[in-house]
Amino acid sequence: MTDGATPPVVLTVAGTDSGGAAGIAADLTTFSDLGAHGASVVTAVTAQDTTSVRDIHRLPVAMVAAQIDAVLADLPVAAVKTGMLGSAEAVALVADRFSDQGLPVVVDPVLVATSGAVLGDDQLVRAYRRWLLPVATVVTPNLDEARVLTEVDGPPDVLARLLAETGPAVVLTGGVGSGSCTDWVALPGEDPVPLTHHAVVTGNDHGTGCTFSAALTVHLARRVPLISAVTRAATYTTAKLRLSQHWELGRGRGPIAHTRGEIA
Ligand SMILES: Nc1ncnc2c1ncn2[C@@H]1O[C@H](COP(=O)(O)OP(=O)(O)O)[C@@H](O)[C@H]1O
Ligand SMILES: Cc1ncc(COP(=O)(O)OP(=O)(O)O)c(N)n1
Repeated sequence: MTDGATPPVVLTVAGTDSGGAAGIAADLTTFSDLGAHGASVVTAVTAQDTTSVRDIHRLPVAMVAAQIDAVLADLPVAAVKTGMLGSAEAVALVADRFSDQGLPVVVDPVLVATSGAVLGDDQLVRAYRRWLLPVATVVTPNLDEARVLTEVDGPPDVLARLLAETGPAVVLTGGVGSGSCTDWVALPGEDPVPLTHHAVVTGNDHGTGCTFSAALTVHLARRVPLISAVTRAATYTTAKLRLSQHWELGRGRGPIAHTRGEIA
């Protein structure tokens, strides 16, 4: 982007994390870092830190709808990502609002936090399957989320293929092995492709999935092809993990960096 040029508008529909690691905090800082203007629709407020989610307040669905409608009526949204939606009603609403906008829709199906807190129940999972996955451009589950969504306890490539059969492209994230991570990318009707990058050894990984899917959304907003967008998002996420690798913040799994540093 040249100085002074109007940035693309990227929208997140997600929850807040009072500890500043995941959710809206991760999304907006990532959008900003990558040169996009971030718009945000809050679905839920969480009382959360690096150790646990203490409480969740879900906003009324009418308020979620009002925020989406305000943004869409005024701003030229180039892509949208969803994070914690919090209820089946919110999932159905988001699917309805974005099914015919002609935008890239990135769905991070947030069901569980790093701390182990459950952020979505069975009804919500059914709503993802029924309403949101069919209208998503890309869905970015980790292995646990993919198992819940497919109800299959298989290897990541098999789950990525199964999910892609429901309509969207799939990026199944985060198989951390010895020294490397493998994300599986699957397109409907095609063989899944593994994308491998270096792993950062750190306990500071709270907000990693949100950061990755936010970066992916910015690249898709700029119409970068999927595989290249995934690779760039993983490179960005890895650089942020490296930046916070040795931080000492909180008593649990610390935040991935949302500060600016030397990014490779
Ligand atoms: N320790 C790590 N080092 C480098 N990359 C990582 C590490 N952990 C996760 N990633 C990458 O971060 C992105 C998000 O993955 P993941 O951690 O699975 O998300 P989630 O937080 O939803 O579980 C993926 O590209 C994944 O490969
Ligand atoms: C409000 C809120 N949204 C999402 C998450 C989950 O964050 P994510 O980055 O997908 O996963 P973790 O890195 O936290 O596992 C959250 N905790 N809170």
